[in-house]
Amino acid sequence: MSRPSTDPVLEARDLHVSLGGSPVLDGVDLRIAPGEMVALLGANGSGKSTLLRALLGLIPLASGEVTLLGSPARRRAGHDRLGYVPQDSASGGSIPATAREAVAAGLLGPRTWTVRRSDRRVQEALDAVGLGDLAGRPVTRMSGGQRRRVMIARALVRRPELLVLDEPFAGIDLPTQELIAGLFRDLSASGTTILVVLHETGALAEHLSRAVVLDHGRVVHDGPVSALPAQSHGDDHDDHSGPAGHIDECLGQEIHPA
Ligand SMILES: Nc1ncnc2c1ncn2[C@@H]1O[C@H](COP(=O)(O)OP(=O)(O)OP(=O)(O)O)[C@@H](O)[C@H]1O
Repeated sequence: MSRPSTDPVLEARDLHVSLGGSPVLDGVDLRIAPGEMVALLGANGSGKSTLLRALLGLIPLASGEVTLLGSPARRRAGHDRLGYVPQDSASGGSIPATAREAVAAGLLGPRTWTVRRSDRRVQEALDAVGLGDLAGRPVTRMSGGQRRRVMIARALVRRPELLVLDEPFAGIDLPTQELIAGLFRDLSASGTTILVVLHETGALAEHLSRAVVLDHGRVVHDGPVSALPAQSHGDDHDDHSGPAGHIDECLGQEIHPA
C-alpha cells in the first residue's frame, strides 16, 4: 500500500543522544513533510551532524523515536530510498576510482540496473553538479570542492526520495553553489525531500521551506527563513570559533573522531 503523501518523510520525537558520556541532543522534535527543503542551522558544536546521524539510525539514541520513510530509523528499512552526503565527504580523496566509478557506486543496492541506463544516470548526476567533463578523472586528483561535488552526485544518482546533506557547500565556489542550489530547488519541486545542514542560508535561502536552528542540542527556531534570529545566518560560533574553527569549516572537517 502506498504511503499517503501527507505522512512525514522524517519524524523525530523527543530525541536524546549522548556522545562520550555527554548529552549532545536534548529533546529534539522534528517533522519534515514530502517535498520540503529544510535547512538545519546552528553554531559549531550545536549538534547538527549528530542530529543527522541520529535521524538516519547511524548512532544509538539515549531515548526518543525516529521514523524515516515510514519505518523506525534503526531498522535501516528506507536506506535505498535516501541519499546522504556526510560532512567529511570532501576527504574521500583516497577513493581509488574515477568520478564516474565513484558515482556509479551510488547505484549499488537491491535494484539492478542495465549498464546503459546506469551510464546515463551517472553522467546526468555528474552533469548536474557541473563535473560532466571530469567524469574520467581519478578522485585522488580532484580538489576538495570537486570531491564534495562527486559525493553529491553519488547521493543523487539513485534519485532518492530523501536527500540529507551535511554542509554540501563547504569549499564550493559561488557559481557552483548557485548551480547546485538550482538543482536542489528543482528536485524539491518534483517531490524530493531535502534536509541540509548549512552555516548560512546563502544560495539556498529563497528555496527553503523553513529553517530549524539548534543551540546546545535543542531546537530554538523552527519556522520561516525570514523569521530566523539574526545570529543564525551563520556568524555565531561557540568554543570552536577563531582561526582553528574557521580552518575546520573551510576544510569541511570535524574536530572529533567519526
Ligand atoms: N564522537 C564523539 N564523541 C564525543 N563527543 C562528540 C563526538 N562527536 C561529536 N561530539 C560532540 O557533540 C557536540 C555536537 O557535535 P556535532 O558534530 O553534532 O556539531 P555540529 O553542530 O555539527 O558542529 P559543526 O558546525 O562544527 O559541524 C560537540 O560538542 C562535539 O564535540
